Amino acid sequence: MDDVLQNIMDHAVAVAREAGQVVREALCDEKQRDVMTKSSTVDLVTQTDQRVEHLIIQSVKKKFPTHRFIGEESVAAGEACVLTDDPTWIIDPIDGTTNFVHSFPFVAVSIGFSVDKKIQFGVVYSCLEDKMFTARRGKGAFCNGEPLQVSDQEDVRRSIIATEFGSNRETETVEKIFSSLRNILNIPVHGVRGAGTAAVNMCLVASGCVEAYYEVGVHVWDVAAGSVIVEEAGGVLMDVEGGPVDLMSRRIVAANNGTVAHRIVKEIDAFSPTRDDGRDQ
Ligand SMILES: O=P(O)(O)O[C@H]1[C@H](O)[C@@H](O)[C@H](O)[C@@H](O)[C@@H]1O
Ligand SMILES: [Mg+2]
Ligand SMILES: [Mg+2]
Repeated sequence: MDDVLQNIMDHAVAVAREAGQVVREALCDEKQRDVMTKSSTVDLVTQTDQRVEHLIIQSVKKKFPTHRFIGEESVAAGEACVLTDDPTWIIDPIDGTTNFVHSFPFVAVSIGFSVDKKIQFGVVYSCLEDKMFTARRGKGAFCNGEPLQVSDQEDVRRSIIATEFGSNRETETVEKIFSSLRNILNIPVHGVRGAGTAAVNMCLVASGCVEAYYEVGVHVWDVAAGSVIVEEAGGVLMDVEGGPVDLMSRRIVAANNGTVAHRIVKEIDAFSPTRDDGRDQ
């Protein structure tokens, strides 16, 4: 299985690089950044998101015809979001579509691969920075081949925390997001940042630049690849109320260590969006 998995991962890296090239080229063509919307007027999608997801899935199907897929744009088009024990590719063709539309320079192709409902490897290609983040379970995390290690900071007051505002603008949700943000700023922490892509935020945790990232409202395709990259860089994952993380729950804390994670959890005003798999929270 070892060599088989490596072969699959090598394909994921190659196709992520190819997809990144398409995204870079599309940035120079306004038509390919024309905006359509999904769940809300600020949940954006472009033909490039759809084209890149199609490219990845077709390429994988040719080589691994029995594998299954959970892709952001396929789910938006009505496909089920179900994780089984079968080998499954979990794909976000453009993580940071809003950034892409505005040429804000953090845009990633994110690919996680799951077997037995466990993420086996993750590939995040931050394509405008040309940074290829990779991690295979038990084998470490890397950026362009260089090993990654989370920060060793234990004191949240000396930390940078990353988060995002998401695309839900219902008053109650916005209130909760700001309540968490206010609590965290008031700890006080050194700073709060957000790259505009969950996958890149998680890679920043893995790289040791920020101590923790949290968000409520993300989807499994935003965080599947990043989850194994964070863990393989020595970090921890948690639910926003401190329990074990569930990638379908749309709630995540990714941190350099348990001390920082638990401290952040205390300040998060948690809520429960509809799960990706439609099950009850
Ligand atoms: O929709 P994309 O750009 O794939 O993913 C983004 C989410 O939509 C947004 O809600 C979230 O805040 C952001 O972190 C994520 O990457
Ligand atoms: Mg995304
Ligand atoms: Mg996306």
